[in-house]
Amino acid sequence: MVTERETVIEVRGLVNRFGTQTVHDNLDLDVYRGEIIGIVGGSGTGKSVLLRTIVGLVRPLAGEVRVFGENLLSLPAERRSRVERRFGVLFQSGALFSSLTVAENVALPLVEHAGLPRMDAQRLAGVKLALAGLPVDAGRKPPSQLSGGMIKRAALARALALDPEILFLDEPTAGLDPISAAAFDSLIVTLRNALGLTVFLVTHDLDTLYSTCDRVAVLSQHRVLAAAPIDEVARTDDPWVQAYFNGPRGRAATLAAHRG
Ligand SMILES: Nc1ncnc2c1ncn2[C@@H]1O[C@H](COP(=O)(O)OP(=O)(O)OP(=O)(O)O)[C@@H](O)[C@H]1O
Repeated sequence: MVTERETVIEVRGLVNRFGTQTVHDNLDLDVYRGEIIGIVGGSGTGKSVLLRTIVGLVRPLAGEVRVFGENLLSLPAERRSRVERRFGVLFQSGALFSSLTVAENVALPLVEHAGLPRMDAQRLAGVKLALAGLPVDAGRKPPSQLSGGMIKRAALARALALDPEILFLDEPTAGLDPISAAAFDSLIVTLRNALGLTVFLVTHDLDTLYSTCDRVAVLSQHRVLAAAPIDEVARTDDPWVQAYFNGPRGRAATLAAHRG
């Protein structure tokens, strides 16, 4: 039996330019409900710009982006905000407010977007922090007192605050030691399996790709060169893909994945 895959993100003919620099040129991509898709490509190929365009932070020069069938940039504010509540974003820096405690950071979207009373939002924030694997006392601290790995988890808790259907992660394991990175990877898979999330994951981390992703999309020459399961993508006849997947690090990650 062939089951239809539901497309939750549809990118068609995307063009992004900054001054004379072309970042995307006629880029197409589909993301399916429930999958973890890894976005890879050399530095500066436009992975973060693609993420930011999909979530409506960058207005493209041309092309169309639909999330849950809706073009965010053409929606009136109230309808746009309803769609925005259906996804959560973890930015590269974590982007937590330093003047708030970790729990207050997580509670903020619950107060501002879901309209919860502050006490209820704080209580729910504790649940989200636990879901992201943080101890109870972490919620009472300011972000400056957390380790890099804990900041990522706190930012993840905030991205999960409104029970999103899609989770956008921009290099979530960058700067983490290998053990913390592996723990974060397995948390993402557990959350996807438990909550049925769709995960759009920008990463350079080969171990993350092998251990979490159902499909990998390679950005090269301003578009998506290939989007397929990792073993298939690794066979693509392209110099960057070959250097990345079949260089020493790529081979080590493949071996580790096939051993595990
Ligand atoms: N707001 C902006 N104004 C001008 N140029 C920008 C802007 N945002 C991104 N760029 C440029 O667009 C290109 C793509 O940036 P992007 O951050 O998407 O790359 P990336 O693939 O995520 O890179 P990395 O892997 O190094 O994080 C870069 O050359 C960057 O300098």
